[in-house]
Amino acid sequence: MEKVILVTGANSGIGLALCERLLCEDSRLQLCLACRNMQRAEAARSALLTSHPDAHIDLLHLDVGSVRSVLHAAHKVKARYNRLDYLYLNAGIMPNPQIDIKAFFKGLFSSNVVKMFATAEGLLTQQDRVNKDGLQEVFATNLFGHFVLVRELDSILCQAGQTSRVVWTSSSNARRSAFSLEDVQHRLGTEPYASSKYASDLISLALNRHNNSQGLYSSVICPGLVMTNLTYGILPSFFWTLIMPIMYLIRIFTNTFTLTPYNGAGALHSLFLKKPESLDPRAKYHSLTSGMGSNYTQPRQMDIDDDMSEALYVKLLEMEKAARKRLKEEDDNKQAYKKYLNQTE
Ligand SMILES: NC(=O)C1=CN([C@@H]2O[C@H](COP(=O)(O)OP(=O)(O)OC[C@H]3O[C@@H](n4cnc5c(N)ncnc54)[C@H](OP(=O)(O)O)[C@@H]3O)[C@@H](O)[C@H]2O)C=CC1
Ligand SMILES: CC(C)CCC[C@@H](C)[C@H]1CC[C@H]2C3=C(CC[C@]12C)[C@@]1(C)CCC(=O)C[C@@H]1CC3
Repeated sequence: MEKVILVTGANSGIGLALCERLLCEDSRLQLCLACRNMQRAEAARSALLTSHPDAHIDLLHLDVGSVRSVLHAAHKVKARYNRLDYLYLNAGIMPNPQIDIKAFFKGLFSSNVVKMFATAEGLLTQQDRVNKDGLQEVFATNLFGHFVLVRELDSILCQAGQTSRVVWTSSSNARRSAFSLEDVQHRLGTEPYASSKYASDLISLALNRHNNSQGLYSSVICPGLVMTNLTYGILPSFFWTLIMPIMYLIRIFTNTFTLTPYNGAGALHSLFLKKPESLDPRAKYHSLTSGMGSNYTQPRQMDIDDDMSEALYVKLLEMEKAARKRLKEEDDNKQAYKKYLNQTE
């Protein structure tokens, strides 16, 4: 049977470019585009089918920021497929980003300028909000929903005699100092994005510790700076177009300016080709692009440790348990109310 691959946030940007690259690699793959907006998902499927008319592409409704939707989607996946070879955890948000202009100009004339362009450290803040599950939206979308999805799919990910892969789209913006075990959702800070991406680095390490023996391998990638809907939310698209020559110039000094979704998906694609046993669980695989435009992948060690990753893993398990309990209570209440209405009719 052909490999089954599920990609979250597959209807645009890096996720869509990954699907295109995977189909170029092997057009017989069974691709499942897991998206919250079915109209955009249909458009993505049509675009992929234009270049790969015989491709097997399914759509799945998944709002990764809602625990109920994650559980429902996982149920559907298990009913549809009896195996899952690759699970790309790519959906992500950066709501209401703000650039600190003063810090930008200060950084421009400092020795840290290359690092600033590569990681955006000290430049970006976001305004988060609480979602329907009572969780911080950035944490829920970028990390927790994906964590629950992996856990819920473990019966088709961890099968005897076969290996499966989970790949997180993290970021160079992930930073230890933006994350705290006492505030894993980043309720109190102004860098929920950096915190959520650092948390994904930690969780990937924990998943390897807990699941390698069952044949499940987790990896983390960074796509570099890519022009997508996410970056068009930071600065308007006309501004990016205006400064594009400067961006190509900066690329000579920092190979992290991958710029196109195709180049950004390079590391995701290269992990597809690598044997799981050859992967380094402590490395982040970076999509890079040289000044001359050649696209390559390079592993770089992450600033993570086992104790912290285990502590976060335990916290997420507790939060998952609480979320499941809350949903069950909601369902029970609904059932009881329906019964009451039936009796009073
Ligand atoms: N662009 C960049 O420079 C970088 C991006 N990244 C990461 O790459 C990943 C892909 O982002 P990118 O392609 O740039 O941006 P896009 O905005 O183009 O893609 C994000 C995708 O995630 C989906 N998504 C967002 N929220 C949810 C949700 N609740 N449920 C399901 N899907 C959701 C979006 O769907 P919809 O269309 O419905 O919004 C979209 O398909 C993200 O994780 C991002 O953090 C990391 C480093 C740099
Ligand atoms: C004159 C221009 C080149 C000025 C651009 C400055 C900033 C807008 C960008 C410099 C570094 C960028 C960056 C990101 C967003 C845009 C910058 C802050 C990301 C945070 C986007 C999302 C990520 O996950 C990582 C990126 C790191 C670099």
